[in-house]
Amino acid sequence: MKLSGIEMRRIRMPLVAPFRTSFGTETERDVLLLRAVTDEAEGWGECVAMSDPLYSSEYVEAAADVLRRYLIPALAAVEPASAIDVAPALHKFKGHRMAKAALETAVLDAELRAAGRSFARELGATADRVPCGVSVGIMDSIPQLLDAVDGYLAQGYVRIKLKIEPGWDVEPVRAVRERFGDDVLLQVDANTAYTVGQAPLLAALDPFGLLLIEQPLDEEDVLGHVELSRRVRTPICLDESIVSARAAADAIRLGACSIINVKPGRVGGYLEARRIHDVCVANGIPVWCGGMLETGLGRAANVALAALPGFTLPGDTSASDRYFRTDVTVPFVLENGHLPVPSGPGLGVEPLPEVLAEITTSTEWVPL
Ligand SMILES: CC(=O)N[C@@H](Cc1ccc2ccccc2c1)C(=O)O
Ligand SMILES: [Mg+2]
Repeated sequence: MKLSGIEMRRIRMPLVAPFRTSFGTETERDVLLLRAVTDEAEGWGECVAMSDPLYSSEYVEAAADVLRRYLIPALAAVEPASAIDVAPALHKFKGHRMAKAALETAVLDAELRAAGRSFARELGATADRVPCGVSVGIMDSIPQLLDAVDGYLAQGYVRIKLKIEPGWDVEPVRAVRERFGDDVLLQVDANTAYTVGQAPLLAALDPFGLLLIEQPLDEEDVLGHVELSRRVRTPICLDESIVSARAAADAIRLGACSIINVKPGRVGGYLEARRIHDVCVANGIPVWCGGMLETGLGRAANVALAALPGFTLPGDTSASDRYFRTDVTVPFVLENGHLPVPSGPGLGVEPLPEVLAEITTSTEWVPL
């Protein structure tokens, strides 16, 4: 397969409602899409970086710059015959895992479309549909939160995740339990908002039978999570801390977490995400597929990943309309709480030309 260049395209997609977390409030996505053009097929990759470096150090303008200045030119040097050649070619550049993930995904999509193989088959999926959870933001009031949760349960979501922060944690969890009962699968995500000194605040969540508490402490405070797991009964799940299979193995070995949220963009791509899955399965650690408010392109790949056998907990692989009124692909629609795994070549989906044209804010061709 000969790669002739990468089109970098920025699209703007308004969110159906503001999405508030402990690190800020989002009202729209400014997404960087990559289109890999080869002599055999084209492939798409979606960079999950936010507009600002609030979830991690990456942000979309930096991703575009590092791709243009370093990552795409590095591929010119190696003439990647396959997606497995991409990460080694980019290894010398530190970090920028979301940018690297988008590039590897675009090359992998082109390679798989040319071969007529799906992401699901390539990654080792064993299911043709996946159960879906939903991530619910911090709200202005408890009644507003309960209305949102009511709506998502009515749509069929099989698991509810509540964003929390100090001052919005026990009360919303108690309210959801009181209104919807003990059988609803319920978990929380702090996005690093607590300190290990606030362990009592988090231990106050123990009576509510949560599946997990996600990333309560700073992403670099791995030993803090070890200490926290001794003071809180609810299982600890890591997200921002797990940037590679090595980080996953270390966190498991140290006892910093008993569940891991796998996000391909955070770890440098779907091939590394599969390695994390394999490490976790080998250690008896359940994984689930996290979300970064992806368009249907990233969503398609995430659903394929979520169909691997170690993904035993519902992920944040929500339907398109959780975030967007109009998705850039044919929308993913929840069916009995599940999303179907795309079975076509590569991602199995592609941008709808008229939607893509309407939401594009810039395009840039970077030849190899
Ligand atoms: C679904 C979910 O909760 N995702 C992230 C947080 C998050 C929140 C808001 C975002 C806005 C733009 C891009 C990525 C974002 C990621 C998480 O699990 O921690
Ligand atoms: Mg998270």
